[in-house]
Amino acid sequence: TQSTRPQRLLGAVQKNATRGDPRSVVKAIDEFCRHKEWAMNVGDEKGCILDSVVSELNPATVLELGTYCGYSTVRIASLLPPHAKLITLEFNPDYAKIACQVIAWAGLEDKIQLVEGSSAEWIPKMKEHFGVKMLDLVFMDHWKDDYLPDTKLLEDCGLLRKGSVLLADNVICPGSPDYLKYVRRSPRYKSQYFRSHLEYTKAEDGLEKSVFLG
Ligand SMILES: O=C(NCCO)c1cc(-c2ccc(F)cc2)cc(O)c1O
Ligand SMILES: [Mg+2]
Repeated sequence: TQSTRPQRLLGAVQKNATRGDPRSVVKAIDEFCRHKEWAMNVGDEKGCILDSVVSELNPATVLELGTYCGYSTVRIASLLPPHAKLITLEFNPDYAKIACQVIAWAGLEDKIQLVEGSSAEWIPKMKEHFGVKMLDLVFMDHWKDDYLPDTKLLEDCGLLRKGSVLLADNVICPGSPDYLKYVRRSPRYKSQYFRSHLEYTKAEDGLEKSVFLG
């Protein structure tokens, strides 16, 4: 039977990356996607912007919406302080199965909680189920139409505090125009656009960083 692209991406990690070395996992995926098969990871260019936001924030609790194969999950978790936690939600079971193995190859299982299910179902359960008090950083990289409703859900569930950061991928390509309008207009956010390119291409894309003002 035919393998899927995520399965081939995992194969490239297991072949070319060193177990327990997150940076080599990131590098192996970027090489695979640049030279073999494009895949929708945040990628190396936007990944550097993600790294700088994470490093500057030094978050204790991170929520990632949209795990895919775990590329950004590994990238973020490799920068977290010792007791920090990253919860990542993935709706697609096939993606979740691959991401779990990529995370294991990187040796980051202790920092990452991978949950298979919808953001609409799990965001309201963050506090009771994961003992999350507040979120320091939310990396949004799931279905682009869900960025806005999920942002409102995060607000309504009291998961954002003064200074919490929302970092959204793909605000240009594929785009999330309603989300962009909302965070840029709202007096409750200080928003900033980091211009970049769609992963592994020359097309414009970027990350929007929005600080919740409380
Ligand atoms: O849908 C996306 N993510 C949620 C599903 O897991 C996604 C899509 C694209 C993309 C695809 C097709 C194209 F032609 C251009 C962009 C890129 C991304 O970074 C993404 O995160
Ligand atoms: Mg993306």
